[in-house]
Amino acid sequence: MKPLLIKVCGMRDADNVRQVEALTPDMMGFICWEGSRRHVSRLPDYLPETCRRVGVFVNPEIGYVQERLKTFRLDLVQLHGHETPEFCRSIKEEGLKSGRALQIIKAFGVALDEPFPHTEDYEADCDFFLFDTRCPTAGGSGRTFDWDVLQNYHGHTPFFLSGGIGPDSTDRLRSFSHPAWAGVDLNSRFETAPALKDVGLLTDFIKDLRE
Ligand SMILES: O=C(O)c1ccccc1N[C@@H]1O[C@H](COP(=O)(O)O)[C@@H](O)[C@H]1O
Repeated sequence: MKPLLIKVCGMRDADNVRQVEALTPDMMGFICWEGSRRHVSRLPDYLPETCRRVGVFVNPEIGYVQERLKTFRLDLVQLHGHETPEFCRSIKEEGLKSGRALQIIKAFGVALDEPFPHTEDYEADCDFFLFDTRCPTAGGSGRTFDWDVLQNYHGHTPFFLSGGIGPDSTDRLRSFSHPAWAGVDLNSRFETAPALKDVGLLTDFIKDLRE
């Protein structure tokens, strides 16, 4: 099995970015949505160089994505709203226009009382899916969902497990398995304040996960 990808999301503070980068995550996420307490309203004084930069958007205007692609030098765009497959494709094309092989992560909110999300139409235009707990805030709820429902996912697009993953999740992660499982997304449960990550907690967790 390939090593799990580790994405640390909801970064904003330049010093904190440097500290988290030293833990060698594969990706770091910046929330580009005003509705979030982790919203990054201006370019941080430092952007990570040794991991891939992800911009997280919710139903964005294409012009806003274009601007953030350039200023944040994004490698991936994560979409948490009701974006269509066509929209995902158009974002990817924007990346190509600016000479970047931009990858797309389409997030789907999972709720036990609703049918499993229809992912098939997105397979062709997305590089990753991300399964998160459905919540009114579009993401960052700190709540987990029952990962057993992912046995309903029979697609081939690799996915991130997301939603409320915290320092106490290592045993559950060890017992989870799925052929398309590619990575984990770490966010609010590793924070001391919105958008400020607890480096000690992340250090222990990442070490445990990689062992
Ligand atoms: O973190 C946010 O505030 C946020 C807001 C809007 C969309 C996505 C957001 N974050 C993403 O939410 C998931 C789960 O986070 P958590 O572990 O439950 O806090 C994660 O994928 C973040 O990328």
